[in-house]
Amino acid sequence: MGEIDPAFIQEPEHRPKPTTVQADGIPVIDLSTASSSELVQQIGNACKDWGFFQVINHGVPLEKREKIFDASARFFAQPLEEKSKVRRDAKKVLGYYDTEHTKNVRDWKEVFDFTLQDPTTVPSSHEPNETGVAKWYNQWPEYPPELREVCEEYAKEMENLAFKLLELIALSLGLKPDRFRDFFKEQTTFVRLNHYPPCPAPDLALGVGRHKDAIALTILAQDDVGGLEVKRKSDGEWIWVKPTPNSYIINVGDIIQVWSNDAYESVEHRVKLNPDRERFSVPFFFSPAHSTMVEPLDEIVNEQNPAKYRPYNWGKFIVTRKRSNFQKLNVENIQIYHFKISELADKVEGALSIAN
Ligand SMILES: O=C(O)CCC(=O)C(=O)O
Ligand SMILES: [Fe+2]
Repeated sequence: MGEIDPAFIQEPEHRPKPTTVQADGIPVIDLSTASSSELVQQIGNACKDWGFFQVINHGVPLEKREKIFDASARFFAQPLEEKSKVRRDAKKVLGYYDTEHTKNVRDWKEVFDFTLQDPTTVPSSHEPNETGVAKWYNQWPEYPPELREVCEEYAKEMENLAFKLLELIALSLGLKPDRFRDFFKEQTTFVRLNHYPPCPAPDLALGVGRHKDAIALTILAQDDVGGLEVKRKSDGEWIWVKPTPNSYIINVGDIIQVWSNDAYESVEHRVKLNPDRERFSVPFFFSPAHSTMVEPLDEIVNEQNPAKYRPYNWGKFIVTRKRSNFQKLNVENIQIYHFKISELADKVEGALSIAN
């Protein structure tokens, strides 16, 4: 095995295993299923049991998918100098990036990010008391010339699929099908082109370290190389998600976990590397408007099921994350459990308010 920069090396307990566990279990759901009640039930079970599922017969034209993978490969095949012309920095937060860290270990990958809405409105500061807004603009490279159009068309297809899936998820939680719709009126959704070069030390590094997606819902297209591993809820085992041609992998993000008051949990996943083959993937991160206060839904909480989270502002959450990516803050990234209401915290808070 070759030598790699120590920045990429995972702690022993987080290194990938040489053997992969193939899942029979990750449900494959046919979206053309005639009976909608059956479909809703399948989706609800998949969200509960796995937090992940694959969809087939989803209605997204294969051509749109092929085009974005082709354009992505053409973009990443350029010299670093070219890609760096659309490099992301503290001010321009979208575009090309090759030094992302997950849990402070560098990921063996390069990415290109763009938002669905251009520009996207976000808070101008992470400070809770500042109410100003700012705009994020996409940065498009000169080459390949078709990249912009191909990406925009793909994102539109994904948005339609995302709304369809969200309706099914709402129904599976006993909610009105359009219950989530308004949160996405001014959405902060972004799409990422991922390129994982072959890695000389696939036993030490990861393409993306273990993490949960902070957004509402992810729709992922992966190529035939594979590498995505999902932490099985039943026993914590890392399960390889076998590439299924022209399927999309869906996972529940942290926001759905909070909305559903933990009925549907956001599940940890990571990307294992390949020593010989490069891999491409395209996640679509469906995210609400920056002004959204994320909290367990009224229809779901009651006396038996009290809210497990305090409300948090989505815009402040994302700018806090972006900020910590650029300034080496000596703290962990902001996470939903920071808003978790624990019995102990309740007691401490109660005691403090009495003391005050
Ligand atoms: O490339 C993949 O399969 C997954 C990437 C991922 O989990 C992410 O970018 O959040
Ligand atoms: Fe992810």
